Amino acid sequence: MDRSNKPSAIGVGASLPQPTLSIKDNIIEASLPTGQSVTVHLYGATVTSWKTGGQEQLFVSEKAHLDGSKPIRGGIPLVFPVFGPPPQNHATSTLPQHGFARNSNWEFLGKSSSEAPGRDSDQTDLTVKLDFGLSHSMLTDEFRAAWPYEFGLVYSVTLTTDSLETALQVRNEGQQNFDFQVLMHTYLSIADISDVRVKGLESKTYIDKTLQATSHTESSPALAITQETDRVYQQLDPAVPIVVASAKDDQSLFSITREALTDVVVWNPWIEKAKSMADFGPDEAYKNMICVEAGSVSGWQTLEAGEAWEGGQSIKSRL
Ligand SMILES: O=P(O)(O)OC[C@H]1O[C@@H](O)[C@H](O)[C@@H](O)[C@@H]1O
Repeated sequence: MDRSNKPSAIGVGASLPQPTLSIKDNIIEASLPTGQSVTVHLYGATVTSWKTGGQEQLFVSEKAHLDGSKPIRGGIPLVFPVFGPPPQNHATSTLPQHGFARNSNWEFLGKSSSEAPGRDSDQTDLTVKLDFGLSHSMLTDEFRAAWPYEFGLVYSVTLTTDSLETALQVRNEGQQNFDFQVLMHTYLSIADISDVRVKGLESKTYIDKTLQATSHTESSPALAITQETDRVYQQLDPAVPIVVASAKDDQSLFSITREALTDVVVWNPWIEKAKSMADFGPDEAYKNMICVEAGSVSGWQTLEAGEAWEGGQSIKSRL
């Protein structure tokens, strides 16, 4: 993301408290001295917790598999190189739904800290960035055979005092071009689905996956979720925030800006689909989550040999 951070002043302002890091059982956790924290499972490089103001901001299903046997149902699973069921007669066609990134073991590349201008002009805020890597040679034999391209991914998860940023760099390290789609499948935690509205989508075209993938235009300035919702909004300006707001007082609960990600999926399984997903629970938990997923999924990004692409999101929470 385009942050104007200065390198950490470690050693200059000697006693400035530093972020803390713990690595245990393939789970990385970082905290800021101001109390915010983030947790990432190396399986899928899935962000499974983001706490700020003492509260969890991401939804993780009580029945999520956390043992690497299945993609984690909640947090921020990363979708790459294909969104949804892969199309037939395409280079991704034998990959699983949503590709292999969310069900591969990533490596932790390290942590870096920096100072960013604080909300008050005379104050600086610490941030911590965690980098994760995945490349062709780290995939299972099955995934390598299904998608035989030499690629390198670096996924950066940055925690600031008021935001969580996730950014993906995709490199083509081989000799052939490849196509990919990418999506940050963010499960936001909310108190009650009937009290949220999604803003920033009015007049945008979307594909409704619950209505045979038909195309529609959003008429609502503040979308209420009242049934199963699975929509791919297209051609959005990434700099214009998608805001999840309270219906009661219009207060912003989450605000999501993107870079190079022009699609946004809005997904809630609602009653029947929630019950039908073995790793979703409790059944009523559909009321406590909404997925707002920043991505590039309505077409394909083509990456030529030696080229790199980068995109990401920044989520600001009310707290
Ligand atoms: O069950 P999965 O593979 O995690 O997918 C969950 C949902 O992910 C969303 O991104 C898709 O638009 C939905 O169609 C899908 O049901």
